[in-house]
Amino acid sequence: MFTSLGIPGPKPLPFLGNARDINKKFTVNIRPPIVSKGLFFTGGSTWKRLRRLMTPTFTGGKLKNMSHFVDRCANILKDNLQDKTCHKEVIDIKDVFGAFTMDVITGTAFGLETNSQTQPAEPFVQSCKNMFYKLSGNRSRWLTIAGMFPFLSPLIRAMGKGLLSGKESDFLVNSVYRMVDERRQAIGDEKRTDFLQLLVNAEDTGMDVGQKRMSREEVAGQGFIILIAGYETTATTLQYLTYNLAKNQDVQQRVYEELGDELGDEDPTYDNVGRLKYLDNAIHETLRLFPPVSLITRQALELKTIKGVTIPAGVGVTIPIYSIMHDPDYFKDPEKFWPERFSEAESSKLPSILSELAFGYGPRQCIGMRLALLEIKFAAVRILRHFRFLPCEEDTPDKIEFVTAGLTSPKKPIKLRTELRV
Ligand code: HEM
Repeated sequence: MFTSLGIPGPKPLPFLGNARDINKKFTVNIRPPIVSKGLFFTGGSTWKRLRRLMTPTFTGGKLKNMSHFVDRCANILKDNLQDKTCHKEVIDIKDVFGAFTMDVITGTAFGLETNSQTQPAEPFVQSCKNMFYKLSGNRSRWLTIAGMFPFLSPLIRAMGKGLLSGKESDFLVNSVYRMVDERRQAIGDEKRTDFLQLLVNAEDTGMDVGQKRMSREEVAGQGFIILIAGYETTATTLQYLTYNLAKNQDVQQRVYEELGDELGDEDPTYDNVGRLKYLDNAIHETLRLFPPVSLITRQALELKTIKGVTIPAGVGVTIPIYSIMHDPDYFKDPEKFWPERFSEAESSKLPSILSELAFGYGPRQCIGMRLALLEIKFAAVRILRHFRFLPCEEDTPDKIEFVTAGLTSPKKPIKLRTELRV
């Protein structure tokens, strides 16, 4: 980030400690204000209560209920790619996967069928797209700066630098509130399986229960944060997965053969995708090479000494996921795409914290990790059975340049070609 701003910046002080000892606290003013009610942006006892309320909505059983819907979206993705393959199109893969993850997240979060893969002009889809376009640019830089240097937060707040603003975010906020109000009319409805209804139904059973259910604003905040956290990250992973496979045809062939050996013609299910070990390794290797969130931040709430490094209270601590995942001390030949690193034999040699660091670490680790992996696997099964991804010269660069804003979005769209497998 500093290099892109043209200033040298501080020298990183590397150490490995226990991220549980340092808490997370955001003090930056986020717009629209309901976003600041979202789990990601809360701290202390508020975060504890919200996390306790949200955790049961992400269990295996709940995800299983959602998996049929995810598969329906993955099938539309396949049809979409089929069309592009027949027309020999050069494919902007982020666009294609973005539409898929948008459909999954709006369906699983709000029970909406936005059909962004088939109807990209739908107003909810358009507003989300515009909002994310802004989010992957300069705006998230202010959040990254606030996370790294908490003492700058009041200044950033005073400058009025929020996260999202404009008519698209107003439209989305109103839409989310409208949906929350409808759901609150139906508290206890067990038939609806989307996150919004699960959150409205959720009752806190913790020791220090004050408020049993989430307030209207809190439910809306979680809906919004699920939308923000679940769309871009998962689409980015699918983008880089197919990029890696296009560049490494031997790996793509192995993934394809595993699909045939393990699943044959079976539809993907919550249970059977667990048999696809090599695909799982390829996904984890993709998340290592291109972690969608390149750094996470914490703040020392009290004076801490970890492995000889003293961190005064209030100091921001940055966990540079991207740099750690490319550190040759942990990963031999770190720029190489080598899924075998995450095989049982090889991964046992790695510190366990590194296997899923792309999703963060400790109690604040990504709550949507299992949904994201499920989505990626369903999409992979549906498309890799039918298509071979291929590079297309200048639009599939060997080295990718990123927009430096805490997310590993490429500066230029990555494009691939596909051909039908016979
Ligand atoms: C490949 C996809 C994804 C990646 C790489 C990813 C990554 C992350 C990371 C790095 C964090 C911060 C963890 C920390 O500070 O230790 C996080 C938090 C979070 N993620 Fe994800 N995420 C993904 C998908 C999702 C999905 C699909 C959802 C929702 C359905 C989601 C919801 C959240 C939420 C709510 C938090 C805040 C957790 C808390 O603060 O307690 N994420 N994610």
